[in-house]
Amino acid sequence: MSAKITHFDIHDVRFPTSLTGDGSDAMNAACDYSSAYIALHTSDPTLTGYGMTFTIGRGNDIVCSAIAAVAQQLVGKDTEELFADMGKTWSFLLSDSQLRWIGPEKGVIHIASGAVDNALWDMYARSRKKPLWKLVVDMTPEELVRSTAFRYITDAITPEEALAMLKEREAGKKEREAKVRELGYPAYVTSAGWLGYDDAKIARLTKDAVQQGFNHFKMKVGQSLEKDLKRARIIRNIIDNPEYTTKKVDPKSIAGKNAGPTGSVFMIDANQVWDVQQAIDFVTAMADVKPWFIEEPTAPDDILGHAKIRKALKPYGIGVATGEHGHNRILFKQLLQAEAIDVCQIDSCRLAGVTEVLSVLLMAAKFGVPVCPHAGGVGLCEYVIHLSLIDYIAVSGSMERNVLEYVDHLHEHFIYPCSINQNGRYNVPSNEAEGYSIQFKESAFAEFEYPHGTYWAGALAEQQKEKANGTNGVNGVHH
Ligand SMILES: C[C@H](O)[C@@H](O)[C@@H](O)[C@H](O)C(=O)O
Ligand SMILES: [Mg+2]
Repeated sequence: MSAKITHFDIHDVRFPTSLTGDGSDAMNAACDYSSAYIALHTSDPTLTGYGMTFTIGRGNDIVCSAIAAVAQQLVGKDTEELFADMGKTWSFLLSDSQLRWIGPEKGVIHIASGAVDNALWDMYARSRKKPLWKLVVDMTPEELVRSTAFRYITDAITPEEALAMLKEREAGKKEREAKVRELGYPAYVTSAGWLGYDDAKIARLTKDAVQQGFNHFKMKVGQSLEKDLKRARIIRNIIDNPEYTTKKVDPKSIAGKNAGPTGSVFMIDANQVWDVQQAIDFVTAMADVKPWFIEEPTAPDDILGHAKIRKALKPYGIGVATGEHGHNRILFKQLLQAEAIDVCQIDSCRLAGVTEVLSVLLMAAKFGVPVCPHAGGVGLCEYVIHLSLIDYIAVSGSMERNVLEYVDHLHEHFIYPCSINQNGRYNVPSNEAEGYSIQFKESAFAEFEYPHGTYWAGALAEQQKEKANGTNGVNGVHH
């Protein structure tokens, strides 16, 4: 019997990562990794859907209000009717004209729609007792196409073309699923190279990451060329040293062409700090540390700017990656059409959920650009392994050119945390881990819900005391 959506709970959960510099970059010096989170309940007490979107602190409450506005539309709806056509469900969610006006399809309202769409997908997968990735790869090509948002992208890919592409991939799905279960999905590590870490910490974490089996390493840049070069050399000296490095990257891969003597690959990320020419000059000056790509060199909406940077860096063998602030499928369409990127970095909850992610996966596969999802945040690693598995098994059919971002933060707060195998690759979420892996443990709310969780209640009381004593700002509470 089908259930009806009855009500929802929303949680504003913030982790004080700014205190340790976790997640810091040239644009975002002090971020508190945060989750605007929803639990969608149904008339069936055993069926709930969980979803979230990511922010970096203040403003999480605003996103939570927007999530409530979007989710309200689902109350009273029949779950099986929603699941039967997830593309149509997505259009319905995004079509309230008054809410649409405050986008359209961008900013707070869009990421809120992402949290709600993801919660529905989570519920759908749970209702079928499958992990999300398995639900989607087991779909027929027709079902997958029906689950995708095609509005505004049919000049780049039509549903008919998508269907033909997916049908071509059908035959190899079983084999690819078995292969990735055995090997794991390729990963890269960012959390050794946050900008706020000192050189000694960067060196220590890079050595640890090498030991864990990683062979792709990303470092934050964009503050000072001198400091960035110094750090890049610290990292390169470790990852290029055969004493530390045992794992080799496939030399046939795109990244492999930029690999150092031990086969390790190095990437840099500027988080949008430069103008176009500045980006070209800065990255050219870093050419001898051989980055595979520069990520977010400039404003995320500047499609032609990215294309210009890409053209200028090509002779140096350096590519361009972007997407974590890619606010909708139309922006990705244009980045692909303008040949502006080498690597497509979708974000699981800046795009409006799985439905819109499928649109970008299909376009990227058609344009032959590898998808390496963004995961620097809380919950993002939990989400994106599902998306990369869908990409590999059902859509692009390839994982040889891909690496999925990994950051080693806050996984302990999830009921089904992601994990990395001894070869530095993501494990495939098991069949017991139903849904989209984003459900928090109750303890996360008890401690980190803002502002009444035990951590924040204590920190805010402390801040009040300091204010009264005239000693402000020592405890790192930015709220
Ligand atoms: C503020 C965040 O940690 C970002 O620095 C992070 O998402 C980053 O851009 C990344 O690529 O992981
Ligand atoms: Mg980034």
